[in-house]
Amino acid sequence: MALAGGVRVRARALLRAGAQFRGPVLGRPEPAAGGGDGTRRFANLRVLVEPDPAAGVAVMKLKSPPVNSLSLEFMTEFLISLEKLENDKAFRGVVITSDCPGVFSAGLDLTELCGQNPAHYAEYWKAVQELWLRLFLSNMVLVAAINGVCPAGGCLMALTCDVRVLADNPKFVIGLKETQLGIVVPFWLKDNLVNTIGHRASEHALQLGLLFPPAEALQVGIVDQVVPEDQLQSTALSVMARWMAIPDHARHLTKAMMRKATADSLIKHRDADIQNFVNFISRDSIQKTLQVYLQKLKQKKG
Ligand SMILES: CC/C=C\CCC/C=C/C(=O)SCCNC(=O)CCNC(=O)[C@H](O)C(C)(C)COP(=O)(O)OP(=O)(O)OC[C@H]1O[C@@H](n2cnc3c(N)ncnc32)[C@H](O)[C@@H]1OP(=O)(O)O
Repeated sequence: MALAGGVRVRARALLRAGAQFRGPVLGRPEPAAGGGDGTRRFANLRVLVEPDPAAGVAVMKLKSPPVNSLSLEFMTEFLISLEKLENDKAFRGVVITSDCPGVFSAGLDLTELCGQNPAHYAEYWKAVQELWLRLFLSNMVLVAAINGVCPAGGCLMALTCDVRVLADNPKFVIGLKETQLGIVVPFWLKDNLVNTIGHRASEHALQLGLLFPPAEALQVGIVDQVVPEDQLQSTALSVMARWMAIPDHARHLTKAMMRKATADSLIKHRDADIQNFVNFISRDSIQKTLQVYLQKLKQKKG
């Protein structure tokens, strides 16, 4: 699946503006490069990709400090990196993790949701949809190595993965807390959660806006494994090795078959979903709630 129009235009603009790729572009055979360590490491500004072509695996590290919030720029850069890996036959699996200590991703970037105009909200939501679709429908095996707090849009990214491994730290909560902010998750994210933890558990999790600490996250099934923090990366790679042992074609056709109906329901109603988001987020009451919340976050330190 190619990047959707708006996101592609933005991706091109970003590339023209000089998103910095250190090392070769994946998909073009070039000599080993990177930090002089013989790897084909490359990065744009906000995503660091550490490829291991011999294993067929790349580690994507989210590095948009302070909290990996899903700004338009971050999502665009993430999608460019993902597409490069997707188009390179050397890569069959990706581990997604964070380079920001203690935070996997803080979710949607609240500054993109406050005080902007409807055209901006529409562009933003299209990029969120695209991020979810591209991850959810990826042919590659995706393993989330969750090494920090993972609320809302962070959880959205993790839920698209085939496997979620969470580091065992009581601060590292995961879930869809949207109702706590007075907002409603989109139907396709609700479906993604229902597919993962079942209908009844989703009703509770979504209505209460629950953020699960590790033991509860494992119990409800929103993550597949909880491991000591220092074993997260090695566990994610050994989980990956198990999935890579399955013939690729059969595995990814099976994945597509399992996910098609959920993805199609968004693809068929994409424009309506954007319009619905724009109407909702533009409401005065929602704007006020989000602004107060953002201010509280900013005042937290003071
Ligand atoms: C209408 C919508 C419809 C559907 C929604 C679809 C589903 C998705 C929804 C969302 O994702 S909404 C966003 C939900 N996310 C959150 O509520 C998380 C908010 N952040 C936090 O709780 C904490 O920041 C933290 C992630 C636990 C990290 O805490 P820490 O103490 O490490 O950092 P601090 O709080 O000091 O934040 C640093 C810095 O970052 C700014 N920040 C934090 N989160 C966001 C964010 N989501 N968007 C934009 N900016 C964010 C925070 O204000 C601080 O800024 P400052 O340095 O300028 O003070």
